[in-house]
Amino acid sequence: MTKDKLVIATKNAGKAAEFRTILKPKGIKLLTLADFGNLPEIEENGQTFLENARIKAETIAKLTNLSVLADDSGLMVDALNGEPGVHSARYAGDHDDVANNAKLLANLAQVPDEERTAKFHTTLVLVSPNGHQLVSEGEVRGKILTAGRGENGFGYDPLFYVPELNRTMAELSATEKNAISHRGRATKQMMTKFDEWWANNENFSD
Ligand SMILES: O=P(O)(O)OP(=O)(O)OP(=O)(O)OC[C@H]1O[C@@H](n2cnc3c(O)ncnc32)[C@H](O)[C@@H]1O
Ligand SMILES: [Mg+2]
Repeated sequence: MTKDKLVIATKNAGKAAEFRTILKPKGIKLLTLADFGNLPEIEENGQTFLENARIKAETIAKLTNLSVLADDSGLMVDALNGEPGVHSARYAGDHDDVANNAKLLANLAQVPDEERTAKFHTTLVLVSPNGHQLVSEGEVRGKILTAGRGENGFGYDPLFYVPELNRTMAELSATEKNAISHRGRATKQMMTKFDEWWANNENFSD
C-alpha cells in the first residue's frame, strides 16, 4: 500500500465528510467512489455489518488496485430487536433518510420513552490490494426521540438523542459527533491497528 492514498468505499456523502474530518491529521490523500467514473453498483447482501463492509472493501480494492476502507453501519433499536440493523439504509424501501425516519417513528409509536433505547454501530474493513485486512468496530448508545431535532449529520441523526450531551446527533457539530460516534470510535481503533501493523511491516501490501 501506499501509506499516503486511501479510497473510502462509500457513496454516502455524509460518511465521506466525516472520514475527511477524522483522518485529516493523518495527511492521507482520500478518494471516494465519486472520484471514479463507472464503478458497478455493489450489492450489500451480507447478513452482518462485517460481511457487508468486506464486500464493499474487497470489490473496490480489486477494481482500483488501491488500499480501501469500507464502512458498514446502522441503527439497532432494542424495542425492534435490533432492527433496522444491516437494513438501515433501505429500511423504508429506497435509500431515503426522510422515509426511513418516518418508518422508524411509526414502528416505535406505541413504545414508551424508557424503552426507546438504541445504538449506532460501525464496522470498518481496511484492505490492501493484495488482500491484507484489518477490522475495527465502534458503537454509541442513545435513545430514539418522538420527533427529529437538528440539521447536522445525516440518516437517523435527528432522531438519535445522546443523553450525556443532552442533544441529538444532528445537533452536534461535525467535530463533536466524531468524538463520540460509532464511526469516530471505529476509525480511531482502525488507526491504532494500522499504526501497529505499519510498525511491524515494511509495507501494507507486501
Ligand atoms: O454503503 P455506503 O455507500 O457506504 O453508504 P450507505 O448510506 O448505504 O451506508 P450503509 O450501507 O452502511 O448503511 C448505513 C445506513 O445507516 C444509517 N447510518 C449509518 N451511520 C449513521 C450516522 O452516523 N448517522 C445517522 N445514520 C447513520 C444511514 O441510514 C445509512 O444509510
Ligand atoms: Mg450501503
